[in-house]
Amino acid sequence: MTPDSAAAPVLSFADASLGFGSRILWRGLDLNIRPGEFLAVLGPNGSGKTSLLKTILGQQKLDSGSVTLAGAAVRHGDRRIGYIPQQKLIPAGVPLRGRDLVALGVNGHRFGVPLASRAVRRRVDELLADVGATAYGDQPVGELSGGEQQRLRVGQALAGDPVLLLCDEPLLSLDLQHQRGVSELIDRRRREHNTAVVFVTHDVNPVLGMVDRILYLAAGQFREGTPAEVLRSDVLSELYGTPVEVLRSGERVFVAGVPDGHAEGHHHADPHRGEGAS
Ligand SMILES: Nc1ncnc2c1ncn2[C@@H]1O[C@H](COP(=O)(O)OP(=O)(O)OP(=O)(O)O)[C@@H](O)[C@H]1O
Repeated sequence: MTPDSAAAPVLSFADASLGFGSRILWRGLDLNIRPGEFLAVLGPNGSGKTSLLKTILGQQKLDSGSVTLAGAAVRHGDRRIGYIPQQKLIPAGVPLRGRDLVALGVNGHRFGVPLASRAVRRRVDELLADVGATAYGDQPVGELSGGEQQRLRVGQALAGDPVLLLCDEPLLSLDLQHQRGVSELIDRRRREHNTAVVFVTHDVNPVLGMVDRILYLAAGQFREGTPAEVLRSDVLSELYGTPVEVLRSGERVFVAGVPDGHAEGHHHADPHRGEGAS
């Protein structure tokens, strides 16, 4: 399913600004995300990608402007938003099974609801199957691989049947095979349910084929458009205020030349990790 450009937006920023102290992260942000649309949010460390997600989650107030979900002001704890937070591996020894992690999403914040209720169990089984995690649903999460844990987190985020899925670096520290598996899972959700996706990543390459639009944050400014419009040497040089080069190798894109001492953070394209457009 391709995003329907005539459909009412799921998510809208209007003249939105955010900063901390004297530091501006972005201002004058106007953005409409339609059902089924895949937006990748790129930018160096500290450019405000996570803060952007927090404004959508109602956890961070804008300095000015508005952010609305289906036309109404966003509110904290809205079940129509699924969230995969930036997270490290769950260590061994954490007394949770895979299915318990998913059940937390089903129960939302209603602590005390018996996890063992039949309806919850059925829903958890469904979600485990959806994300291909049935085989290890009963294992302790700390014993699972990063990719397996991430599948469970996707299952947890999908529990509320979201119209909008926010993903904060969901491929971090996954190997290529698991990067593909997890990104395909997220892509399938948006195709089958028309769920809009906002996907924060330092490397756009694993999802380049899925991305409809890019929001690139840097130097207190942003650029927004299709990958072909944004991932260009002239556009990003203007954004960073210094010459940077967008290089292409086959299907992959790399941004080179972002100075380490850049005022808004440093370059992500760590040559040791072979990653791309950041
Ligand atoms: N509540 C806060 N109070 C003050 N400063 C904050 C607050 N939240 C975030 N910041 C600052 O705002 C900037 C943007 O942070 P944010 O986490 O949104 O960046 P990011 O683009 O997600 O970075 P990364 O790629 O490193 O995860 C950082 O410099 C951070 O220190």
